[in-house]
Amino acid sequence: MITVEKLTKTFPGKKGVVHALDGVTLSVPESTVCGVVGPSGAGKSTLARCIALLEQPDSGSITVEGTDLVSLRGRDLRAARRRIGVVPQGDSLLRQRTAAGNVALPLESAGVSPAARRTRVVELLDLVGLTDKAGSYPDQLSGGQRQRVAVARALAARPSVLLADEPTSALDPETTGSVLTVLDRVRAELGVTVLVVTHDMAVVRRICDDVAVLADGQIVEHGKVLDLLTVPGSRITASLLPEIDQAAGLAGSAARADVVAEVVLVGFAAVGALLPEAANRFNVELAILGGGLTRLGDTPVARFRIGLTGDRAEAALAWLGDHEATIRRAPQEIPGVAA
Ligand SMILES: Nc1ncnc2c1ncn2[C@@H]1O[C@H](COP(=O)(O)OP(=O)(O)OP(=O)(O)O)[C@@H](O)[C@H]1O
Repeated sequence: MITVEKLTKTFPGKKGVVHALDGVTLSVPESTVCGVVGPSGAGKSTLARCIALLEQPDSGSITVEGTDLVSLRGRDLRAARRRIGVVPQGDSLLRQRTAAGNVALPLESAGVSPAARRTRVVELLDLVGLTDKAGSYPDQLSGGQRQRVAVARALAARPSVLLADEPTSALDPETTGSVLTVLDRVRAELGVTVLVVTHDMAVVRRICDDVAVLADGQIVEHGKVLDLLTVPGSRITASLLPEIDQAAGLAGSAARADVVAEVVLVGFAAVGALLPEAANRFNVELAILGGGLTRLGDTPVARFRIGLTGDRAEAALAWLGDHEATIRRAPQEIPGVAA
């Protein structure tokens, strides 16, 4: 569990003081993955660096597994650092060392015996699916493989918390998938609490239980990803759900429909059965005018624009709203566009 309370951090800037973190409060439950997203300069890396004890905050507290990190000094600080694994931004492996050699590095620094080191390195390379690359040098590995080695290295000292700063930037979607699979295993199999800083909503879609949106050093949105889907005005929902072409279906079937609305459905039951059931119950014609299906983690999620035609169209929409569908009325006309 990571708990951050009222964290502030300033830097001197050319135009005055930069408030990189301006009262950030956030908690990440044990064995979950939390994504930190937000525009460039929002303070994401500074937050990760403060939690990793690489940066000293100006004020506020950071608690990991019940220990307040901000007040630690000397040996206690070094011990606490070991309980926090860090996957830094960019290429961070030593070029002159093999994959196994890079993973072994923190174990050597901690004085672990050669035999115990070898056993641990084998375990870690197996965890990240790179047993066959133990003797390869970073230049002989793909970008995704290098990132997986960096994850294995970060886990060497069995940390309870892992911080990953942009672990998939500059990777193609397929390679991104292999890195995300590894991070998901780290949470599921080792029970590690993961905080991942990212620009990439695919990371949030694939592995995050929670997400926090930072802007100008403040958390402007935070919660479970699936819960935020139903929050009106959520900043991130639009980028997680299937797109709807705003002009699609406004002519033709939509123009004929008695009611046009956007529905968000979460979970197997909702996605599969709810719309046909509403149509049957209220004897209305239901047309899908746009949108589609996706997955957030293991959960199917849909966003559709629907058109309902029939005397009881309004009642059918109200029934959907009462049965786990989040409803937003769609305009039936866009100003300036003839129906
Ligand atoms: N060491 C530093 N010295 C001076 N200013 C800094 C320092 N580190 C960060 N900043 C400033 O603090 C603010 C937050 O930076 P930070 O790198 O945390 O943002 P970010 O959200 O991670 O951005 P990006 O997505 O571009 O990496 C920015 O205005 C940045 O210029």
